[in-house]
Amino acid sequence: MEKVMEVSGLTGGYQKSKPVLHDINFNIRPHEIVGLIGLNGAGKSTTIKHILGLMEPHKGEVRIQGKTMAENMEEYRSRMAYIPETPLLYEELTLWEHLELTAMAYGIEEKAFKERADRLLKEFRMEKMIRWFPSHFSKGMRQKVMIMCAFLVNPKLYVADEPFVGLDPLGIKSFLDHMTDMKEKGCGILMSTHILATAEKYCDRFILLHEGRIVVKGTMEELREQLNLPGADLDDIYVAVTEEGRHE
Ligand SMILES: Nc1ncnc2c1ncn2[C@@H]1O[C@H](COP(=O)(O)OP(=O)(O)OP(=O)(O)O)[C@@H](O)[C@H]1O
Repeated sequence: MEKVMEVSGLTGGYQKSKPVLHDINFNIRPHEIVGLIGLNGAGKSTTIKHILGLMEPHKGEVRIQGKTMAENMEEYRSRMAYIPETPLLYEELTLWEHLELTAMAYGIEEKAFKERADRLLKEFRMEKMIRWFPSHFSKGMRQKVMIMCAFLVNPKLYVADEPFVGLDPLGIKSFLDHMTDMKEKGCGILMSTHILATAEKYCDRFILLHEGRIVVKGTMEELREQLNLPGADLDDIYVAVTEEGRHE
């Protein structure tokens, strides 16, 4: 089956002599949300930085729709949108200008841009704030701007690092509704989170990282089977995995 993203044999980190990630292998197919789960320091953000092409693998590779970044950087980057853990906004640009800038960077046509932007502003209840500058936004509003910019791009792959941080319950719901919508349209989504109950409800598969290694991966049913924990929820599985320090 076609893969949106493929991470193979990825070993990487911040210093060649001290890898943080060890032989990471997983993929994301169309129509699925994959949860990247692990304790603080497990390696989730480092994995994401490698996927974004901000770090170079010591070994292994990442392919998005079959292409590595080395093969075509522009294509590689344009096929994915990233929702960071900490919103990064331009203090001198309004909300609307942030959306416009994203549309320009990704070459989105005027008509599609207006349609998508209007829908997103409505859904995230930000219509009244289009002329506001980031200094007037709350933390959650800043996060919503990042989320709207990502959805505006309409890529094949979404990568979200702790997307719920700072969002109110309605914001979380809008985000999850949109993710589900994109998944139904055939996108693949990788989402790192500590909110396990939500992950369990929305993700189709899970990757559990511990100390830079994948400990288990699969659907809830596969995780239960592999760990011999019938009836376990994601919390139980997470605790079992981190306590035992089992390795793939
Ligand atoms: N800029 C950096 N330079 C050197 N080491 C780093 C850097 N950032 C993270 N690390 C190390 O890499 C390892 C993995 O960190 P990473 O940020 O990927 O974890 P995480 O799973 O995203 O954690 P959290 O849930 O806290 O966000 C940790 O041991 C951390 O100390």
